[in-house]
Amino acid sequence: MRAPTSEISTIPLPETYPSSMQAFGQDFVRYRATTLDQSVVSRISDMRQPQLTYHQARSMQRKFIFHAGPTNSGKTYSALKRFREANRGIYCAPLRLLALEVYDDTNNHGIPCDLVTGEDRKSGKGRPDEPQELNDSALDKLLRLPHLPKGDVASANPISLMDGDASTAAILGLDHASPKVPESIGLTLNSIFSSQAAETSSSQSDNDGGDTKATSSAQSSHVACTIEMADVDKVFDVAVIDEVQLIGDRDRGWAWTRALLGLAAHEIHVCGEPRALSIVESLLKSTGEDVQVHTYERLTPLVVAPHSINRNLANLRRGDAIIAFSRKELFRWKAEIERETRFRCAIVYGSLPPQTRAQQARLFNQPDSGFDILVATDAIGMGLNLNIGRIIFTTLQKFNGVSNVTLSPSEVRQIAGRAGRFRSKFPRGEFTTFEPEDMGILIKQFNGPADSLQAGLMANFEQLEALSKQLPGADMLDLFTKFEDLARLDKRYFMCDSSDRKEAIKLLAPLNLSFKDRYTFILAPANLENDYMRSCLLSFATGFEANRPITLAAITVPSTTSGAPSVLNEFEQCHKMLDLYMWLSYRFPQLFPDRDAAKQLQAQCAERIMEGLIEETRTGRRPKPQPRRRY
Ligand SMILES: Nc1ncnc2c1ncn2[C@@H]1O[C@H](COP(=O)(O)OP(=O)(O)OP(=O)(O)O)[C@@H](O)[C@H]1O
Repeated sequence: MRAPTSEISTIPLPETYPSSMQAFGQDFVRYRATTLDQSVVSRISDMRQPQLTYHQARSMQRKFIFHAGPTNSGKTYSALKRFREANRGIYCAPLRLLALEVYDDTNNHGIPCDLVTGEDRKSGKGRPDEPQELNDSALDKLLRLPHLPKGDVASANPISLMDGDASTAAILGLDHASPKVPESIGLTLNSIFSSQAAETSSSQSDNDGGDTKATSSAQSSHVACTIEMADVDKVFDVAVIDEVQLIGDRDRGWAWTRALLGLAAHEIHVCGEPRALSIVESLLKSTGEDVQVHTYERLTPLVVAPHSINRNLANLRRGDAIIAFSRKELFRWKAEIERETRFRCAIVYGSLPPQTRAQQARLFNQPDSGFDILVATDAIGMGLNLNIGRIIFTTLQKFNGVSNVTLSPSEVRQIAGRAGRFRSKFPRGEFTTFEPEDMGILIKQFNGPADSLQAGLMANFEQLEALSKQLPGADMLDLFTKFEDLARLDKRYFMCDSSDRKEAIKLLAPLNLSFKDRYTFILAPANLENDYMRSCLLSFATGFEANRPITLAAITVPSTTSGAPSVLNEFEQCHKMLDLYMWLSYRFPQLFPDRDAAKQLQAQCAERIMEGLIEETRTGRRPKPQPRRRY
């Protein structure tokens, strides 16, 4: 251990230290560390052997079965059969919707199965007080409603009196500019907080340090969870890791790496695209475990159509799915198709609540619903059972956050593969483009080579906390940045993008939170590119800092239905705010006590959205035709 001194300008480092460690020596002066120990820092940031973190898994010899095949080839079906046969099983899903589907299906087989996602926990036996989601019979009732007269829906709807984000904030009593300004319409953030300080301080919360440990209070033999929530401390007989190619996902890849290396199950079934096999085998070499490979062929044929749609909506037919990559484009396509053809459109996009996506899928699948065309983003690529006969790409370009890029071969195959589901009314799937000139690119990408994969990693709480002890003056942003600079990885791994977390750190910087609580808040699910969600996260954290319970008693969801996209957007945002609330309620139950109310409000939001989407079609609100924009 070295004594600090402000006179030191560079710290002599052993020659074997990597250059990043040399740079770290310079920072020593800046932080005036008192306890810096280079060898400790070097150890903390050594990510070359992440498998050593998982003691429970390392004490076992696990058996791996990799189910490799294209979409719709029965990989998950086979893995789930073993999951259900096991005495104790865990299914790790890429999406909440898939976790929910397996939860329902397993319980329907008479096997008690819990659901564990970041925002929700359900016991296998079901809870009588659970809010009812819009089910099939409610859906039927909605479809049977008489044709409503056209009207000025916007003016009838209290929340659409204001623009976009601002009006949502108003319904929810949240103020954008400052979470502490309560004035505008009576419902304010301060009225959401109860006036009494909480009896229990935040340090007594059940915060799991923002770690991903599944803390299900329920105790069924089986659990269906989202991959981030996989419990690596508990021993299972069978585990299933679905869509393992997402191990290479820029943001979430770390969760698949963690599950693969850390799940303590005697038998682990890994389902995914064949391109993930080599990285899986390579990671398991480091644990000394072998992989059996089962390869699958598609259960139904998938073929490229001989022609494009030739820009002519008259060429559409029942069971077509139109693919575009923005919400705005989807609504434009829906309006245009409903105006120019006899078809009505179901719609699926990422910001719809999961249950609404599932309901829209049911609407489309139901033969007599009248909703015979689906307009969708690539959100249909996973987690929905859809009776699609033909996929039509309106564009092969997608915005990646920086610029428009051509869809990768894997993306094209994942989306195209949704056509012709096994045992659906379309025993053969087809795919094509809207524009004739896109056909060549489509075929090229569909047949293109798969990109190789690396496995994602992320700095965990323990590593950052240990680093903070070495750098006492550093704030959390410094720690994240420093950790990434110093991290040593081998070529199989990459560090996942932490820009969202860094953005959250900056947003919450003025608040006085403990290290652990701050870390938890920065992991909370909030898209900070959205001003409203920024405001919500800041508001919740501000209430938390003041140790005042944040209740939802003052919030009401308007009953007026509108299919106007801007109004739907407000309900969607409201739903997301409640997701954030639920997520926090599982980590800080004393200060976010209204979990049941949040569930009820979410169910109401989802219902309004579903009604609005159907209303949109029924009332024939038809925006003026606009020139088609290509992305
Ligand atoms: N042997 C089978 N008997 C009955 N249904 C099956 C069988 N195999 C698969 N299916 C059904 O076929 C559909 C596709 O199967 P599954 O979801 O397992 O495919 P997958 O290869 O995992 O595809 P994806 O990667 O797209 O999820 C599902 O609806 C599944 O229930």
